[in-house]
Amino acid sequence: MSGGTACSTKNSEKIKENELNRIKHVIAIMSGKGGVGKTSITGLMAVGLAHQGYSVGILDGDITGPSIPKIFGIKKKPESFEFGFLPPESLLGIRIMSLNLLLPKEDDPVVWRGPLLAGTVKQFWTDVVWGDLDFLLVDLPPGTGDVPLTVMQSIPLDGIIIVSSPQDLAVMVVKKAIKMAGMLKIPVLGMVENMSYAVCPHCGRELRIFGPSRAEKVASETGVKLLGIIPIDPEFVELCDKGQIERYRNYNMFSDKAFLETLNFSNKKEGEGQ
Ligand SMILES: Nc1ncnc2c1ncn2[C@@H]1O[C@H](COP(=O)(O)OP(=O)(O)OP(=O)(O)O)[C@@H](O)[C@H]1O
Repeated sequence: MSGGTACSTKNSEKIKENELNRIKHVIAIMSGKGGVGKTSITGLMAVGLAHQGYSVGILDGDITGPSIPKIFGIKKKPESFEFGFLPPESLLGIRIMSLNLLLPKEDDPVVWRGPLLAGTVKQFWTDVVWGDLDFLLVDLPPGTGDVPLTVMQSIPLDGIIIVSSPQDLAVMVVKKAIKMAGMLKIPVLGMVENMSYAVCPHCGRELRIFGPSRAEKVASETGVKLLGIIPIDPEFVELCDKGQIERYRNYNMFSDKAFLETLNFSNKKEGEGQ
């Protein structure tokens, strides 16, 4: 294999999904490094799609740092029955599965090695009864390690979306993720630059806290579509901390119908736009 170092893809067969599931599109959200807002963007995207009337699920693949239940304010444990686990639902009906929901206490740490982490993500695909979904979003842990590799190899993804901050949005980091996706033949649907700027509450000026935006440059150099640029917003942090991400209204390009057209893959609900 050229252009990078990856585990053998000999065992890259997709695993069988739960027979009760009918999931139309699976999108993984990836980042080069932690803390750039990958989980937040996954949450915002789910909320935006749910507002458009799509049925959405989030598979929290960030096993050692799971924060999806926290930002949605979900504490309810998944119920189990003979066919698997039933994911709890958010206020907007977004189905959520996270290891945090299965831990005795939400602040218990998960101190596991790679294969166990990867095995858990596989089980979230095979043993969770997602039911009928238009979109399943997979929040991956940062980087190009065991879990992203397992997800790309074993779950039939429609594509990945890369999240970055201006500081992190070095051409090299995004290129690494793009190369990994290319090696595993997964389309890169686009990228989002998060925490791009903050607006001064006094004069309204845009402050480039993490330096100048590099989004356009990286997009033109890599050929990956720039899906959006998102500012730093203290209200967003406050709502996420309160478990109320679904109440965030200020900036959600994902609620816009044009968002799915930008992704440019067959994404219409049955009977829509015909
Ligand atoms: N646009 C934004 N405005 C303000 N705060 C934000 C924004 N995006 C993310 N944050 C905050 O930044 C912190 C990190 O975000 P988040 O947990 O989504 O990052 P992450 O990339 O998923 O991190 P990791 O992968 O390391 O868990 C959180 O406190 C979140 O609320």
